[in-house]
Amino acid sequence: MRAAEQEAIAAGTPGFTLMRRAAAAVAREAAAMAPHGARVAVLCGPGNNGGDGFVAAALLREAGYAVSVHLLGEAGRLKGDAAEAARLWAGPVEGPALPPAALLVDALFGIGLNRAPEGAAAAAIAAMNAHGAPILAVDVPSGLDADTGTAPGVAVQAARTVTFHTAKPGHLLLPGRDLCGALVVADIGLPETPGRLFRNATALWGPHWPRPRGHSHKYTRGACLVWSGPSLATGAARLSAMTALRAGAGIVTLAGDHAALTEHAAHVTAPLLRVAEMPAELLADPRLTACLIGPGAGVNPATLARVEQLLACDRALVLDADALTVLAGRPEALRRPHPTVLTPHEGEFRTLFGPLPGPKHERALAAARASGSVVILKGADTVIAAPDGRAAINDNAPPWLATAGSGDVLAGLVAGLLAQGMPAFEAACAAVFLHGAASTEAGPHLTAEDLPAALWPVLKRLYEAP
Ligand SMILES: NC(=O)C1=CN([C@@H]2O[C@H](COP(=O)(O)OP(=O)(O)OC[C@H]3O[C@@H](n4cnc5c(N)ncnc54)[C@H](O)[C@@H]3O)[C@@H](O)[C@H]2O)[C@@H](O)CC1
Ligand SMILES: [K+]
Repeated sequence: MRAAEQEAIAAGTPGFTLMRRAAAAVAREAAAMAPHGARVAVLCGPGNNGGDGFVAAALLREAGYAVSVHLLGEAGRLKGDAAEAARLWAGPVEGPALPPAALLVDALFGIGLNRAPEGAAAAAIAAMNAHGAPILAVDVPSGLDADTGTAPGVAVQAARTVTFHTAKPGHLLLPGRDLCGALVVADIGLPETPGRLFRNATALWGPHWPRPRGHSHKYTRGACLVWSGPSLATGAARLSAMTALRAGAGIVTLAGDHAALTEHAAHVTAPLLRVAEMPAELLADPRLTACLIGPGAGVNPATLARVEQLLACDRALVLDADALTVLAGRPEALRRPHPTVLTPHEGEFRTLFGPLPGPKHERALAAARASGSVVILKGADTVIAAPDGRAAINDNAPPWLATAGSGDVLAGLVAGLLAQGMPAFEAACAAVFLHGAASTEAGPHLTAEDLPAALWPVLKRLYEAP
């Protein structure tokens, strides 16, 4: 963000012009939240976030709102664009005590927060939260660290947050995402700067989406092997296999012992069933393009031996659940010259990689580098990280996706896309995004078994997009 701002200023757009554009977006959102003419209290801080507040206050007053401006600190100490912004505000500048109002605008701290709010700053944040009126946060809810999604102390609980140019990690990672309320990203005319950190969206992976051609047959669409858990632990692999088919893999094979396959045979029709003791028995088939092991596998030496055999093969590979746990503390064992995607939740992640420092996207990136693999670090704010330094934060998963078996569906989705030749990072991002979209499609009270069906309309819509 700072780089984009510098580039715009160097190219001739004054910083104050950017501030005016930002403030116009704030005023627009405020007008959408408060009835015309209502009382709006704007709380400004000592930096440019406060500057946005002053300009927005002036715009709102022009538009007919009854605006009061409250400053934390002294007006005489404002500098640069913030001082110029304060001069635009012709009305009185009051202290931080808040009057009754229909809307509060939080312009205390933005991306310049550099420590936990204390004293008067902490009191001002607490007073906003206790006020009762909805809060519109300017750029970031004050007290939230935009880089990490964490709050070092007290933070504003906003109803809506309007940020500029692009969402920052703190808007997408929890608990930051919850503190923001509804997130609005306003364009302020900054140039696109090349970045390595993304908000997960169709544009990130859409260009790599595998589309079957007229002459495709089932093997050219990719063949996927899903290793099954044993008898009475087969449901997870079945969810994965059905999802891999739905993702577009031309053919999906469930493999495992005879008792396990007998259970599968009672449930599924489209997947092939192959009795095998070890994956190597099936890897001779050159048509096989991707493998998945882990769901229901069991934490035991047999699983470890199968995982090691699959790691040694030249197919794309997804390791989930128990297949990750059997490699506890050995991320280097995952290095291989073929696409590999890991799908740990926080517990499996810690078991495999140990305790890593930093915000979620940085931990996922460190793990991706250590393992040479694409890492999907799951949670309500899933992060996808690649060994080449790219990372994406996903924010489209509704809370009802937290249900037994949803991870098996995700693993199958990744495997199905890898089987079709999609590159690993893009396949992982697509799978996480579509998983979230499918659970939104299915709605509250979904079960994991609903997801492959709910994916169908979501996937069909992908083909309708221009
Ligand atoms: N970067 C950009 O391209 C643009 C930035 N704009 C605004 O400018 C903001 C960034 O401005 P600044 O860099 O001036 O930073 P902020 O205004 O976010 O905060 C910096 C000020 O707050 C003080 N401060 C930080 N943490 C504190 C704490 N815990 N307790 C007490 N004081 C604390 C600092 O000493 C400094 O005076 C953005 O969030 C955005 O609202 C917009 O005007 C549009 C363009
Ligand atoms: K703010």
